[in-house]
Formats: sequence, C-alpha cells, structure tokens
Amino acid sequence: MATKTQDLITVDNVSLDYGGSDGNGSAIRDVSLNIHPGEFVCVMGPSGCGKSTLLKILAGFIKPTAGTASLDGHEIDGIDAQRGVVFQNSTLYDWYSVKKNVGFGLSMRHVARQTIAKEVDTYLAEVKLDGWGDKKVFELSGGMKQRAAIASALINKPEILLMDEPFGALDALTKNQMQNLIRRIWAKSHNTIFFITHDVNEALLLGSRVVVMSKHPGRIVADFPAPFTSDILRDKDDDIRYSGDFMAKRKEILGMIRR
Ligand SMILES: Nc1ncnc2c1ncn2[C@@H]1O[C@H](COP(=O)(O)OP(=O)(O)OP(=O)(O)O)[C@@H](O)[C@H]1O
Repeated sequence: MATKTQDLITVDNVSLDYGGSDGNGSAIRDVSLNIHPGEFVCVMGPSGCGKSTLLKILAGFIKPTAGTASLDGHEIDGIDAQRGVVFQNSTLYDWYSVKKNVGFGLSMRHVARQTIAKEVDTYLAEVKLDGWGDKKVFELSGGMKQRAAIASALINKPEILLMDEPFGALDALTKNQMQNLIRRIWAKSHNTIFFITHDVNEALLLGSRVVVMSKHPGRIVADFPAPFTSDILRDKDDDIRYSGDFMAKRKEILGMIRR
C-alpha cells in the first residue's frame, strides 16, 4: 500500500498525446502540480490549452501518455466516487426527479433507502434546493440544474471535486449566486476543489490558488495563492473585486494568457 502523502493530488510530469497523423495531438506537456487537501484551485488558460484534458486525467477518464497522476499516493486508474465531477452542462437524467438524481450514486452503492433519503435532503438543503426534490430535472432552471449536479457530486463525499466551467453557461446574476454558493460550501466543508474557468474574475473571486496554463500544448506558466476568496468570506461582500490589488492580478493573468 502506498504511503499517505501530504499532497492529496500529485501530478508528476504528465503529458497527454491524443495521437493523430498531423502531429498536433499533444494536448498537455510535462505538467507537474501538487494539490493539498482543502485547496480551491482555479485553472485558467487559452482555449484548447488542455485544461479539460488535465481534469479528465484527474477524474480517471483518460490515462496520461507519460508521467503519473495520483490521489493520496495511489495512481489514478479509472473513475471513482472519490472524485466528483461537475461539467458546464448538467449530466443529470432529465426525466428523473431531482431526489433520484442526487441519490443515484448512493443507490448504485446499495446504501440503505432511508439513509439515501436523509442524505439527499441534507445535500439539497446545502445547495438551497430544499422543496425541489420531487420536481423532474427538466423542470429546473440552468442554475438549479447546476446546484443539483453539485449536490449529486457532493453526496458521495468525494476527496476532490473536479469542476469544468460549471457556471460557464449561466447568466451573470445566477453565476454570481453560484459563486457565492460554492465558496460557502468550500469554506464550510473544507472540500478540495479543482475548478476550470475562462473567466479571470471568477478564478480570482473563488480560488485560494490560481494556476495559469500556456497555449497548446499546455504547460503550467504560473501558480500562485490568491487571497480574495478569503477576504470575501471575511467581509461578506465581494467589493474586493474593485480593489487595486485585484485589478493588478487580473491584468497580470490576462497578460500571461494573451502572450
Ligand atoms: N478526445 C480527443 N481527441 C483528440 N484531440 C482532443 C480530444 N480532446 C481534446 N483534444 C484536443 O486537445 C487539446 C486540448 O483540449 P482541451 O479540451 O483539454 O482544452 P481546454 O483548455 O479545456 O479547451 P477549452 O478552454 O476550449 O474548453 C485541443 O487541441 C483539443 O482539440
């Protein structure tokens, strides 16, 4: 058995080549990244630089062509409920009730029905969907679907939550509400979150750490702690986004991405 390490996730010199005759299949190259428990890591980079590829490796959907990715010292080898995934477009079953969707992972693991019902209620309350459990997913708004998707990932108590532009398709107001929701859940539960976004404000408003990737094939070009999400939790508002420090960091990241 592997020894328990301080890092929850270790990505060691990972490259992924999708193949193809044109030689352009290399999606990420020599990526190394360690994630500690409780970090909220936001990943940014130009379109096509390999952010989703990195997430898919962490989720266990694909294996690197070189290097290793491990969770808790164990090489990631296939999908597992230890890693919850939330995509931009909900992967819920539209014709099932919200409750059935949220409890799906537990029922697959043959958890007792009463326990599932209790847990479902807890996680629906967590994402502020109490009272909506009996609705069918197709009856929900986009923001509500994403809240249900987050509940159905969290109910499995994953060691890490992998989120691929989860709020990318939402309007500005709903997006802001969802950012507040996920920040509050993170602060309360100390979840570890790996969160891909195209939105530099979102990365700085949410991440306790921001990672920036270069253009295709992606490498990590910057990796730094971000204080703003803790400031927002302390101040209970996000006016920090108008501060000089925030603007300067924003400009710096955009400069890196455009370069
Ligand atoms: N299944 C696949 N087969 C072949 N090439 C792929 C596959 N998935 C992704 N790619 C290629 O790998 C590169 C990285 O794609 P990826 O989706 O990881 O980037 P991304 O940074 O998440 O992009 P975006 O920000 O636009 O969502 C791209 O050039 C893409 O075309």
